[in-house]
Amino acid sequence: MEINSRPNVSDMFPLLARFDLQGILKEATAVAQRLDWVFSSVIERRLGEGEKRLKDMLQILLEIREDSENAGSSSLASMTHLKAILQDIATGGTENISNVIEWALSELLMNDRVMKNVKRELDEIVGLDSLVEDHHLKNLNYLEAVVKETCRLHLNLFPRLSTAPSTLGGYAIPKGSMVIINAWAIHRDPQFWDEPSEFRPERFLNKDDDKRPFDLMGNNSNFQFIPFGSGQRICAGANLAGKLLRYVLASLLHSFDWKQPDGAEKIEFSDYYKIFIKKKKPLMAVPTLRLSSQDLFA
Ligand code: HEM
Repeated sequence: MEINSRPNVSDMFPLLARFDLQGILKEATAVAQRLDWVFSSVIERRLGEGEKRLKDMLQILLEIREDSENAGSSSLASMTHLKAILQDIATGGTENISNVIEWALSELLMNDRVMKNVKRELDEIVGLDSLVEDHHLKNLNYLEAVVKETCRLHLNLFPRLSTAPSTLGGYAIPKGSMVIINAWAIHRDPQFWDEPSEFRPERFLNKDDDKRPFDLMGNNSNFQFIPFGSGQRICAGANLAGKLLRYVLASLLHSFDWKQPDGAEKIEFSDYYKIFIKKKKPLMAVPTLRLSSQDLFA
């Protein structure tokens, strides 16, 4: 089940939209219906479980919905709202996380110096007799810089539709225009970044320890680093995504040493845009245990 993010003629010539010349609307509607069916089935099954229900994210959302309904509030009033939240979590929190992890591992496998620095930090903060845990993350500053540097080089923003006429940088933007902020180009602009195409996490480490430059929330005065957007319509899961990226990457690098399969070609960095920026050639890497004992996974 997948939608290709190919350009849609209907976006460029709205008068043609009702003909859906490329069948993109038809395809997207089928995917949406399929997802709706999946979420409806999961919800129905859960509602039928009676007292044995798990206290997980779905259960919490169902309870909030029930409370909203009882209080006559509109915050999570309908099953459609609930399914929309489940869809955001399922689509936002899966492929784009694994995609960034794939880029980060590719960069690290090509960059011995950075890989060594990451491992040194993990050894100091976590130690080879432990798995990475949530409380370690706040001290993994170098790893955090690796995540940011990966986001700088390999993320872009999505197109947005303007809902009202406005002016930006002297340009008039009529209502209904498709607007694309080219974060990919901003993140590689030599006006803002030294040697922009180099993978150099140090650029995100501040010498002065109490002031870290550029968080993932687009909070920098000149919008130089905006991997998740900025302002009102920033990625709703940016905080969670930042934490997941650090946790998954730290766990993979702490638990295992990674190398390319014997005889593999040099890692290819060419990419293509398909909602996210994806690697043209998927990364192949082989793990070997790095921790002091495999019993730690038990
Ligand atoms: C590496 C992981 C992720 C990346 C790269 C990413 C990226 C983005 C980007 C670029 C946007 C659009 C921002 C804009 O137009 O200015 C966005 C929107 C959004 N993201 Fe994420 N995201 C990630 C993870 C997540 C997760 C984990 C969730 C939910 C649990 C999530 C939920 C959303 C939602 C709901 C929106 C729409 C926000 C709105 O329109 O108000 N994302 N994301």
